[in-house]
Amino acid sequence: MQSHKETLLLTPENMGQVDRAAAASGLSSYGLMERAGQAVAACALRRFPGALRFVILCGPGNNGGDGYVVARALRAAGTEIAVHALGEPAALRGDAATAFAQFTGSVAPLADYHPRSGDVVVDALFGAGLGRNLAADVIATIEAINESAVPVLAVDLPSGIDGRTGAVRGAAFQAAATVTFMCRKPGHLLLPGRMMTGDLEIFDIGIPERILLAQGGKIGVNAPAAWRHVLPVKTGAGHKYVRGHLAVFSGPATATGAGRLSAMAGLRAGAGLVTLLSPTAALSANAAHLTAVMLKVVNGDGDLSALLEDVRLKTFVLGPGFGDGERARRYADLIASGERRLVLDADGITAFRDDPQMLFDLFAEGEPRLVLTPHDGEFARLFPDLAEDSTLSKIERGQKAAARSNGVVILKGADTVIAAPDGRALVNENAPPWLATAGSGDVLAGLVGAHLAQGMPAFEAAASAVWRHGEAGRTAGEGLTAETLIDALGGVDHIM
Ligand SMILES: NC(=O)C1=CN([C@@H]2O[C@H](COP(=O)(O)OP(=O)(O)OC[C@H]3O[C@@H](n4cnc5c(N)ncnc54)[C@H](O)[C@@H]3O)[C@@H](O)[C@H]2O)[C@@H](O)CC1
Ligand SMILES: Nc1ncnc2c1ncn2[C@@H]1O[C@H](COP(=O)(O)OP(=O)(O)O)[C@@H](O)[C@H]1O
Ligand SMILES: [K+]
Repeated sequence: MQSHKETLLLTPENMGQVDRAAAASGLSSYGLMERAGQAVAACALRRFPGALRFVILCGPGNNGGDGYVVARALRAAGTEIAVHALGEPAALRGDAATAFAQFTGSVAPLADYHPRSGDVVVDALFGAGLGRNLAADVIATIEAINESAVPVLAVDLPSGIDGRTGAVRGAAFQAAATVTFMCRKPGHLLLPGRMMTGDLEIFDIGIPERILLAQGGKIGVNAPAAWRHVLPVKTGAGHKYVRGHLAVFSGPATATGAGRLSAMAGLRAGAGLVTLLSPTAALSANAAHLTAVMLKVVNGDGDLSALLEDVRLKTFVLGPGFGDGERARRYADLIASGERRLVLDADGITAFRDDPQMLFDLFAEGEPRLVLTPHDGEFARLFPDLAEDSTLSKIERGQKAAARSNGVVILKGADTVIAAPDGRALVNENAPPWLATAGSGDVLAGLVGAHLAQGMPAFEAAASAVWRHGEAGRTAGEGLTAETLIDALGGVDHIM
């Protein structure tokens, strides 16, 4: 799926396979380590020209090996350095042992390091190989450095961050910057790892892209390259039905705002027609606020069934402000028949909390036609076992949920994951923090609906909607409301 190393994400396991494939193709693995260490040293000199001393902390594996290369390079550059090691350097093996042998300077134990003003720490304790929680003495050292004002430059990943999940294994460095190699790892994007990484630099140490792409799985960063090829083509010949008809269910008279936000976002995002399906009691409230969005009365199953006789009506958003769980289940059931597609959000998700399998059975057949947009709380209602399993990364949670539901899952948050039943998953990175505002999720649901209505496949529709939501959030700026977010949607089209 990912065709560029810039957007590819490699897990530590993938990275191990890359290593072996690179070695099998004749590349010198020590050569890779040498380039990695030299790149980190160059970064240290460039970023910290005022450092009085570079303190390189070296671990027991190849991340430590990179550290010895950094130490040698920084000393050769004429800076003052100190090296502290975790474990006995004599126990190093392979390339790390070679790097240590080339270093020839003195090495003190890790516990002897006490941060002092003017130091810059180069963190080469653990990278991709961190496999369990850190020991108490290492945690104490990391915490002492974090509490000091000494900046940290991390090699590959801030030590303590799990590269697969982004979780903190006991403690982790708060890095000012991190230099990683070839491509990013899930731990750089998933929270809390993203917050600990600082500025991320990706350095090409010379592993051919074909090896990365061959070993890379199905996960990547959400960027236009992943879905641009299926964006609706804007042609002068198009008419409104070509651009699709989106139907959004309104809530009851006391909760009409959410549905309207979805509907207006849908229209702004390019659906040719948008109809709000409203109970009679909510009609006047809705009518007072809508112009271009059409209104239709749907009071119950009979009205909806009659409406579904129009075969052009293929795409629905159900859930924002909807309230009535029993009714939501029946409407989802009616919509599921035929080739229709459904964005199920908010109350629509909660409606199935007692029997999620009932929902999954409705959409079990064929290409994914269901898009679920849960935040963490809603996710736990449909997938309690996955939500509780702390060994899973957010990516893996999304992948398993998508496979189980035969739907596309948008697991929301600052690090939104979009996952498909076939295992593809993207991590979003463009959402500004001020996107977390009332109604922002309703706007997203409408956006997904609009992209579906225009004929995009469900996964690409979802991923492009999440990206566009983030870009619009940036454009609207701090202090945005759901309304200004909708206004900003049109302004990001040209960069998609
Ligand atoms: N993949 C590649 O192609 C390259 C990798 N390089 C470096 O190699 C690193 C990966 O090296 P390794 O696989 O040796 O892994 P690490 O150096 O991250 O750590 C592995 C070692 O730590 C031990 N360990 C794991 N968790 C521990 C814990 N909580 N407490 C104590 N010990 C623990 C392991 O048993 C193992 O000995 C990368 O992060 C990167 O820095 C670079 O040399 C460049 C090339
Ligand atoms: N810290 C954050 N940074 C960026 N985006 C966020 C953050 N927290 C939430 N979001 C995004 O804001 C939106 C909130 O949606 P949701 O939780 O459904 O709220 P609401 O129901 O109020 O609309 C989602 O798209 C989510 O991914
Ligand atoms: K590290």
